[in-house]
Amino acid sequence: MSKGLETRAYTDNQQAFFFGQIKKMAAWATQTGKAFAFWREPKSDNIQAVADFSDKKDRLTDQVRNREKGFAISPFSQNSDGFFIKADLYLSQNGDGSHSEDLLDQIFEEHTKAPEEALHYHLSEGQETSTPTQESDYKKMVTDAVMAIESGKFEKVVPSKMKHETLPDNFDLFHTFLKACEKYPSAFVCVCSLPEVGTWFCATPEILVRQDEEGIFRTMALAGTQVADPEVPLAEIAWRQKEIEEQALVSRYIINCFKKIRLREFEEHGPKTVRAGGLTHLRTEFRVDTHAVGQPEVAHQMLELLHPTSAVCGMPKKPATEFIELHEKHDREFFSGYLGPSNISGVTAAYVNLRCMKVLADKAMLFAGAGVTQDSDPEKEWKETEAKCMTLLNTLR
Ligand SMILES: C=C(O[C@@H]1C=C(C(=O)O)C=C[C@H]1O)C(=O)O
Repeated sequence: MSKGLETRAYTDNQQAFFFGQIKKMAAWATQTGKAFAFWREPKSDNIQAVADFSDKKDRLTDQVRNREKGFAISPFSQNSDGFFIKADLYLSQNGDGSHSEDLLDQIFEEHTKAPEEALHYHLSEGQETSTPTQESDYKKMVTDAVMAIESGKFEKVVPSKMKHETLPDNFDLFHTFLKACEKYPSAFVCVCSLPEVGTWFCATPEILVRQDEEGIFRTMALAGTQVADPEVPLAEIAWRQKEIEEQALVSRYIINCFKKIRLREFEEHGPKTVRAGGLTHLRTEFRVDTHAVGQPEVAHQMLELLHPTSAVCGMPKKPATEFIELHEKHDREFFSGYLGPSNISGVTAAYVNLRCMKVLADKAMLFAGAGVTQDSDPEKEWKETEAKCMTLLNTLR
C-alpha cells in the first residue's frame, strides 16, 4: 500500500490539535488573502492541507509537470487556466508535515486564539445572481441532446445543472468536510479556497489521474448511474444496454489516450459495479507501472489528454463541448474540472470535481450532470442529477 493510503489511529488530543491547526490556517489565509486547500484521499484517514504564502496566485501552467509541491485546481473549460496553490505550508495529520507548533503559531499570529469558530473561507463575487436550472429547461436540454445524437452530431453529451441550497444557520465548512469524510470513505473529499475563485467543496468518486511514489499510475472510466438500493448486493445489480454503452465509450476514450502516448502495457479491470454514496456506477480501472514500462511522465501526459473525459463532457469532445456551451445557462466554472495534490508525499493526483458545490456566504451552488445517449429519457436524467446532488445535500441537512 502506498504512503498516501495508510490508516492510523489518532488520539482525541492529536485530532483536536490537528483540526485546530486547520481552522487557524483557514482563518489566517482567509483574512490575509491567501489560498489554501485541505483534503482526504479515498480509503485514507490522513487529512492533508496546504497554504500558499504569496498574495497573487499562480495560474496553473507547468507546475505539475515541473514537480512543484502544491495543489492544482482547473476549470471545466479548456479556454481558461486553473490555479496552483504552492505548498509553502503543508500540514498532514499523520505527521509528515514538517512545521513545528511554534512556527505555525508565529505564522498564524493573532489567529491562533480563535480555533473554536466555524471555519473561515474565501467568497467570490459575481456568481450570486446566476439562476438555478429549472426542471423543464433541463429536460428540454436532454431532448435536444437526443435529437442532436440522432442527427449524428455526436455520440454522447453530459448536460449539467446548477441548484441552490440555503446553508444552515450554524453552518461550519470544516464540520461538513468531516461529515463527508465519514459518510464517504471511498471518495476524495476536499475543500479548496482561493480569493480569486471562492470556495469549492467536493466528495468525488472519480480519479482522473493518480501516480504514487512507486510510480503506479491509475485512472478510471466511471459512468452509468443508478440509485443504490442498500438491500441489493452489488453483484446483483443489473445494467441496461444504455449504461453499458455509455461507460464503454469512456473506457474506449481512455485507451485511445494511451495509444496517443504509445503506451501499450496497461492493466484493465472491469467494468465492475461500485457504490458512490447513495449511487452505483460502472467502473473500469486502469493501472500502469510507469517504471516497468519506462514512461515516468504518464500522469502528466494523460492529464493533458484526458480532461475533460467523455464522462463529464461527451464524445467526440468538440461537438459535445459546443452543445454544452450553447445550451447550459450557468457557467460550470470548476465543476467537472479537476483538483488534487501535486507532488505531495510522492503523490500527484487529479480528481474530477464532481458531487461538488461552490460555497457562498449563506448558500451553496450545487452542480450535477448526467450522460445522455440516444436512449436517454429526460425524466430519468433529471432524477439522476437530483440524486447526485444528494451526495453533498446529505452532509448539509
Ligand atoms: C457528471 C457527473 O458524473 C459523471 C457522470 C456519470 C453518468 O452520467 O452516469 C457517472 C459518473 C460521473 O462520471 C456528476 O456527478 O455530476
